[in-house]
Amino acid sequence: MTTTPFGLSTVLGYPRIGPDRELKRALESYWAGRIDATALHRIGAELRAAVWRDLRHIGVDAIPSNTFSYYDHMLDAAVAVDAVPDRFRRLGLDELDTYFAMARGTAGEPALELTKWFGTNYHYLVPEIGPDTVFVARPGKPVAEFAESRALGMTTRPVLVGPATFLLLAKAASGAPEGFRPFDRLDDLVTVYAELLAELADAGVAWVQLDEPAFTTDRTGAEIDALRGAYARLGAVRQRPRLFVASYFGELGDALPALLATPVEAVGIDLVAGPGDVNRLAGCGPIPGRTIVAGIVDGHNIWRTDLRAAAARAAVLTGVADDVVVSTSCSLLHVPVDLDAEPDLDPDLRARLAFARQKAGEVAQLGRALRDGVAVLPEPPGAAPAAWRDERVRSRLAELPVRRREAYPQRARAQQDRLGLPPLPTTTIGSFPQTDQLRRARAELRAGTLDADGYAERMRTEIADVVALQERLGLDVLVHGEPERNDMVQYFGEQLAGFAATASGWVQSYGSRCVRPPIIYGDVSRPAPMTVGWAGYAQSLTTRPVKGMLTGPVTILAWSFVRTDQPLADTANQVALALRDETVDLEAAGIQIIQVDEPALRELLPLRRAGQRAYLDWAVTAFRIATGGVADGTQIHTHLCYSEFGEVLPAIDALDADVTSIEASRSKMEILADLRAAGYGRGVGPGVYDIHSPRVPAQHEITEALRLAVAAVPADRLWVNPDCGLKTRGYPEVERALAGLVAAAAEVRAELR
Ligand SMILES: CN1c2c(nc(N)[nH]c2=O)NC[C@@H]1CNc1ccc(C(=O)N[C@@H](CCC(=O)N[C@@H](CCC(=O)N[C@@H](CCC(=O)O)C(=O)O)C(=O)O)C(=O)O)cc1
Ligand SMILES: N[C@@H](CCS)C(=O)O
Ligand SMILES: [Zn+2]
Repeated sequence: MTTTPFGLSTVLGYPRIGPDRELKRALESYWAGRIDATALHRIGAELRAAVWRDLRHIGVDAIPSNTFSYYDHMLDAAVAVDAVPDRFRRLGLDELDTYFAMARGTAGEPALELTKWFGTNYHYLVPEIGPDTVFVARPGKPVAEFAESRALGMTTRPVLVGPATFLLLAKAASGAPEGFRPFDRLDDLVTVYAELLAELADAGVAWVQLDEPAFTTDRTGAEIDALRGAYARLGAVRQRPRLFVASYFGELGDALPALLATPVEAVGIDLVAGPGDVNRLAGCGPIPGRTIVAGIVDGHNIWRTDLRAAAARAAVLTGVADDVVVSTSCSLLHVPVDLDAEPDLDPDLRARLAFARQKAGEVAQLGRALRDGVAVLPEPPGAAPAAWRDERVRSRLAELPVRRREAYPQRARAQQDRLGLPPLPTTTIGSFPQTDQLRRARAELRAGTLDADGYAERMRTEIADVVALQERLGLDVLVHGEPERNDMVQYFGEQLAGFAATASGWVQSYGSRCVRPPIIYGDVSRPAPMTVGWAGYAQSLTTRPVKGMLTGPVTILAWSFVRTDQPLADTANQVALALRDETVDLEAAGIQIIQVDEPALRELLPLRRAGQRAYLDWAVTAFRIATGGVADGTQIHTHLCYSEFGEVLPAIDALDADVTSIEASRSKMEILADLRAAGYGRGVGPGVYDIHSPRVPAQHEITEALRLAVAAVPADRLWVNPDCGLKTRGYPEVERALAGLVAAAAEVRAELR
């Protein structure tokens, strides 16, 4: 083993999309057949080289590699241990296309499942592991990227998902026996990781980073013992690089002493999300010969670090460990690439921001300051400008009458008297396909080649088409189709005071897909109605009810960068108050049903149980503030998707929405029994088909799903809708799927008599 020192500063990972989303364009060109694999690999190599050079130039001295990915780092980890399910091997594709088949599926083979990476808005592909999965070391990618960096004169530190986290995040392959857990295979996997380490050492790697963030969530004693056992074995590998086990998104807790009981040379702790690990570490006594990688620059938010305060926090650790390295709290994957691309941001705000490049600069400065003294560190920005505070919003919230709406039975009667809907009313979740023409119109508006009136006219034409289509299909409750929305959060962020929008602050969501999260920097209010014009226009075209469509306060927070100078709950309530104003205006404009989407309700749930209750309380309060201003005869819907909602069912009930539409088709309606068991007794719209796939469901499949639903929920409370919005689908498939949905509803309605 080498004795190369770690270095003064590092980042745990870096955005891989490129400063101008070059990776997105390259991937989509490759998938469309416009470029070949050689061109894609060339662009990948250029992006990696640019990141390494940039980090070196900025002064980060321990530079990671293998943080680049053509799709996802969990998928890369699966490939590195050859955990490729047979159904993909059988396709007979080459290595790259097998990789993309796992990521995206093929005409006949569904992709691996995509799910949330801890509490972030990044999604990883879920490896499928069975008792018979044969693990084989395939170190090609990390070794090749290490060699690339070496050719550029840098000795980088390859990063891999650690074996314990890999298995804890994997799912049992179909056909695995009842009770089998991928984690049962830890011993086998560690054997292969030992081989990977030996191969990396052979290639000249001095340090390797193994990420074990799963241990910042609640884990059993047995799992922590298994972690200790795994790293004891990896530590005993004779020919290996030095081991850096990184954790992030919270405290390691009992896993920290467990790791320190193994021969790993460095442990990373997240001082931003898990500051308690500092005391725990101090309690472990002196740890000679170990490196502590202190994550003191927030990798999950965009605020500039108070470098003096951060240095003081890191300095505490210098009394405990021989070697303290300054780092980001997690990978910088979760923040945009470069603040320098945002010259138009308000200077007062800009002065308080740091994106990935700037955060890399912060760790470099802090690393040097830890060695040379803190005198060189700049002062933090002063207090926020007074104009960012809005006393009116604060007093309105303080005085908000906690007027409870009537209980559900009375509300339901009032609503049914108004709406007169048939049993099993049919509807959609809000968005219709976002066509190239719509996106182009927005691009033209931004470029100034289309004026605001011209843009509005194009949106009205689209809305009229969408309304006419829904009438033709025979849907009962219509939507305007959300053509004007670039994104369900960004759209609101661009209109609310207290929010800033970036010009190119893209963050990877999954694969080639990115989002541009707005920044909540001040008190929030709504200068003008945000959706009323579009919804009101749609309603003017039809006698059927048009459902107004808003994004809820929790989801707006989850998918924005949020101020940290006040509790999240306070910011959520301010957003909720602005949404409440919007609901009241929608109601006044004749909208009788308003849907407030909360797909991220589960996402913000704290990773450890200790903080979950308080979170759910404020999340529910914010939703109720947002929806409590309308009359009892106005029907409030909510919509939930993208997550397993098992842990938050009581909170879903507490939202007190009149109707909850929820993703259900993939779990065969099982959510309905769970909701009932949690006491939920109001309207429910279980998704009857999966919108994530272009496959058009056969009518009988929807009918069967509906029959399952009718068996679980009284028919007078049941709604019929897809699993989620239709924005990612194309019109031909949407028309056929919705025609099937309406026909299936009619069929099951007839069976009720
Ligand atoms: C539902 N999901 C969402 C999450 N977070 C959000 N903030 N929003 C969400 O909807 N998290 C969980 C999931 C994640 N799922 C997705 C799904 C799809 C995307 C996606 O497709 N993103 C788009 C970008 C969307 C957008 O902002 N569109 C803009 C156009 C931006 C653009 O690229 N314009 C081009 C020019 C276009 C042209 O000329 O035609 C340009 O500027 O170069 C818009 O509609 O105006 C993506 O392409 O990645 C994300 C998350
Ligand atoms: N109303 C939104 C919800 C997505 S979760 C849509 O239909 O796209
Ligand atoms: Zn949805």
